[in-house]
Amino acid sequence: MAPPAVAASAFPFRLFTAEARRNTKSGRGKRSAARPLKSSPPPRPPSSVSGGGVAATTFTRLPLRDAPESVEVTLDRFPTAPANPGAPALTRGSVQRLDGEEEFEAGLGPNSVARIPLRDSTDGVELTIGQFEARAAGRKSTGGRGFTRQMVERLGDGSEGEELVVSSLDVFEVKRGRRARALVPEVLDDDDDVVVFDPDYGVDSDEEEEEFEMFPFDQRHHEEAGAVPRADLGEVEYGEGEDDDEVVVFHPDYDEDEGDVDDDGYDDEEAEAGEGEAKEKGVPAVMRCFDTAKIFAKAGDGGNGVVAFRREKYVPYGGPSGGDGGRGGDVYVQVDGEMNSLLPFRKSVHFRAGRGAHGMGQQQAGAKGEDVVVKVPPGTVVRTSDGGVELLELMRPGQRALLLPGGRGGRGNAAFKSGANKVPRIAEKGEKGPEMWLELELKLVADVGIVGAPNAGKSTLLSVISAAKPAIANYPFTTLLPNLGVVSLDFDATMVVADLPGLLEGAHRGYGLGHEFLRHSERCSVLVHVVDGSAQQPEYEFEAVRLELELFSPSLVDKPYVVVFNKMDLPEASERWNTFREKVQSEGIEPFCISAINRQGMQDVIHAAYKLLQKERQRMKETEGWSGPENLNHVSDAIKKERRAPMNEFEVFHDKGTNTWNVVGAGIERFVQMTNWQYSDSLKRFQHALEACGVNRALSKQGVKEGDTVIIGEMEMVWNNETDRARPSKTMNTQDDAVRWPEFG
Ligand SMILES: Nc1nc2c(ncn2[C@@H]2O[C@H](COP(=O)(O)OP(=O)(O)OP(=O)(O)O)[C@@H](O)[C@H]2O)c(=O)[nH]1
Ligand SMILES: [Mg+2]
Repeated sequence: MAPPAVAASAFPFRLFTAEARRNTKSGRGKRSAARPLKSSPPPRPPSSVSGGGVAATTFTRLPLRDAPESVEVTLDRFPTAPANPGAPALTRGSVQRLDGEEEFEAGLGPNSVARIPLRDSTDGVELTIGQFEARAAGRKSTGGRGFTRQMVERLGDGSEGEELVVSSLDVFEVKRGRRARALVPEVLDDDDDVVVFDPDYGVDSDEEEEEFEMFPFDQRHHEEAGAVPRADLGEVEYGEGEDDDEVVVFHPDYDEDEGDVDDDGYDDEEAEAGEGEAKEKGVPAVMRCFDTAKIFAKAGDGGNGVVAFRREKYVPYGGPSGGDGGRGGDVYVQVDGEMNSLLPFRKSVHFRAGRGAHGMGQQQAGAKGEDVVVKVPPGTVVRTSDGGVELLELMRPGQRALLLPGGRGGRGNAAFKSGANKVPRIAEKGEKGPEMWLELELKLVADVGIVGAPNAGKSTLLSVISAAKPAIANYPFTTLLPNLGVVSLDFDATMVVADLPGLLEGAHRGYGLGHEFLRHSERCSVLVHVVDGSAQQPEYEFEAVRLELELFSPSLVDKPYVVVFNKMDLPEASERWNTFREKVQSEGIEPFCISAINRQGMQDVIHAAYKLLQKERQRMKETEGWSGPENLNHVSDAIKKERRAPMNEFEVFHDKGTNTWNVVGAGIERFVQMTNWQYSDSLKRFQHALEACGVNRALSKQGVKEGDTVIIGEMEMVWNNETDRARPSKTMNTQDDAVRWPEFG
């Protein structure tokens, strides 16, 4: 594949060139000729900094909606092998839609690819695509290692107008934990300098100049280390939520000796920090999605009100007749007893209620937008994605919570009729529906949890006491997902039993699979602890698992439990039984011995567990009385309350540097959002409102000057002293391009 033409850069440092190609229908191999992206702006000229440093951050925007299949973009260039120094190699990325989910693929060389599901990364993904080394003049040792990093991020919520921003950044890591910006010349010559500065120092401050250091770039080093781009899993960071990360990074040409960052101790810190994460990454995706999910919910926007006047024969001056917009649809969360995992949320992530219909003439109001119901299994906890505030705990089938209320419909001009204004040319826009990212976590609702070391026979036990058919095999970690079974002792005496994945030493720190599922056992009222009687030292195994439970959560060890010594049919087990029993008895516990495989000793275990469960249920009933009737709609209540915030409750923030005034307040911002500038009377009403709620007064008092910018919500205005009020500027910043701003003044 011939490298596409790269626009020559006027800047003395590396700039990546943005370009895109459309995929042909016949697949990714064949591509049509290079075609610049329609709406990609030219790379931003970097801002100059005193001392010769330049911030080398460039952007390209890739509007995904323009790309029905795939867009390929050149992300970066890096100098290649000594044979052809200076000839740029290309790092290419391609953005494509896979099964309706957008993914970003960043090529790290001819054969390597990192695949990042963007829907999971709200904040962006940082990817290291190249590295280089540099050393200070006259010094033998290298000054440090530089990385070329790229940031791929998504703008907006991913629905309409989704865009990816790819920015490129050369980072120079001076010392452990400290980062500096490095500026690498476009084509490196022997005497080229890599400029390094510390971004912690303010760009405009005086101190910054002192922090500049010049590192003559060592070409040889660069060729050895820098020309080989490499992907390092540890370098891939997600903005939020680690549960769903799915990163496939491979580099077939990658040579251990050449690129091992860790062996020089340079990256030790990162390696240590990444250890726990690496463990989690080993867990198959299906398991991570089983009990956690991240979704986006948005209530419907209200429909717009309209301006209309009655036109009837024989009625010369018909009054205003524009109807109100309909309310936006609501978002509900409802417990569906049939569901038992969060797996369906792997496929569907976005839940949007319908928008209210716009009002019509003849005082007809628009229809309400369609509601959307997010169905979750019993035992689901709903949290906000940022900050993890717990919003809801949904335990029983049928429970239903109104989570996000739809936006109110805008009023039509019929509603603005008054004695003073009989022909109102004004109507409101619908109120925007609230939206948020949510984290769901499933906690199993089982009465009894079977715990124990891997291979102890937990699944076997569940299979013989219930109708459940869990996988059973003679190797550890057969059970990856908890299995549920219903055990009936009698007609009306049943209990739900969960067989949990095996616990290993260190489970509480994430070893094995334990960490993923230990939290499920928190919901169980009673635990059945199965010990492998044929283990070398059953007592030791028993203690180790107890300790893990305690380390994870002290509430787990406090739960009533039954100890079961399994595999009594095996001679080595029956030999060890007496020792085990004595040891456990000395701690005041009476263990049971069973052979799950031969169904021996089952009844005693079931009855003992059930007796403990009944006691627990009784205890819970007694304490439950205190909690009173639950209100599941408190989230939407809080949102509604915030919406009713009075307009005169606002704060003013002043940015001296840009002469910008920010007026922040839920009431006034909502008013701005609902103002429909298409109608001539809206401006008057808006000015009036600013006066009445004290915004103008507050700004004047704090010293607003002619020409200053005033921002309220999505609206940007220029302060005008003559009339002593703010008025919309012509470069107003709203998301609605269709609106023509009134010219006045
Ligand atoms: N001899 C004998 N073997 C048993 C008994 N119970 C289970 N086993 C065997 O032990 C092995 C592990 O059984 P599982 O039920 O899969 O064990 P587990 O505790 O669920 O294991 P993980 O899911 O991996 O944690 C299987 O080969 C079973 O056949 C028993 O009572 N006697
Ligand atoms: Mg099992």
